[in-house]
Amino acid sequence: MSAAGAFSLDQLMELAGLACAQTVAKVYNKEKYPRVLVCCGPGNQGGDGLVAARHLSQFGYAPVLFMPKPGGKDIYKRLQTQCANMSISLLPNEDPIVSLSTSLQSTDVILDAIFGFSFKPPVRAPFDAVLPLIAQSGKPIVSVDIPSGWDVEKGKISVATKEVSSAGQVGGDKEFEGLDPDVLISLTGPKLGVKQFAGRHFLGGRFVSKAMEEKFELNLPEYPGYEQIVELPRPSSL
Ligand SMILES: NC(=O)C1=CN([C@@H]2O[C@H](COP(=O)(O)OP(=O)(O)OC[C@H]3O[C@@H](n4cnc5c(N)ncnc54)[C@H](O)[C@@H]3O)[C@@H](O)[C@H]2O)[C@H](O)CC1
Repeated sequence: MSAAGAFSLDQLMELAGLACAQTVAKVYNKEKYPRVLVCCGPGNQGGDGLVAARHLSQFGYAPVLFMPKPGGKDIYKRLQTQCANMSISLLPNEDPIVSLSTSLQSTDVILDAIFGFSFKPPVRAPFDAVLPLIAQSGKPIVSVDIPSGWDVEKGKISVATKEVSSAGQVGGDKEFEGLDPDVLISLTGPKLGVKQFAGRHFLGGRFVSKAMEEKFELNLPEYPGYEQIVELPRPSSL
């Protein structure tokens, strides 16, 4: 049994996505940063992004979804339908890189829900152009669980991607070391690969019971009051 115990995937994802939305709201207020581009990968992390988009919309933000390779699982499809029913905008996928480059210009903050702990290089298309385009946008980035393109255990690694112009024209090969987010929201517990992450770091996924925490020796910090997130100290102050 995992540290998350007997919760269903739907429940875990709901709590994870809520924690992601709360992290965005904690750091980037909706008056100054209303437009959140929620970039979703094809796995469960993409599902976290869909849940986060729904909560951000309820919080009064204007989320826009970017899903260049929507996941095939039933849960993913249900979450997509919920977002569509709430009229959350979705970028067109005919030419995802051009859509992304256009949207980035009018985005205030990016929620990176592309790859989580199951990411394995090499980066496949279209993400080999998506990741560098997001990185070079200069917009604030909040990453979920592990910055996209990082290895869950080794952290920053060099991966092969593509050159992309700001207009979305894809060129030759380029080495890339993953996204460099301003904020990270780790789920359940921080992964080995983010030990030295130097930005603002939050923990979310308040679904671990005391018994599970002790069994897996997780030593998690106390969540304040009724919040779904808790900010962690930066590595230099440890
Ligand atoms: N208990 C928890 O901590 C919870 C975490 N959650 C989130 O789920 C992810 C892990 O989900 P998983 O489905 O295992 O994997 P990913 O989302 O990381 O992505 C898998 C997906 O991506 C494709 N892929 C992998 N590598 C590449 C690549 N190099 N190029 C292109 N595509 C790639 C792969 O084919 C799959 O389709 C975790 O990090 C948390 O964010 C849950 O929400 C529940 C609770």
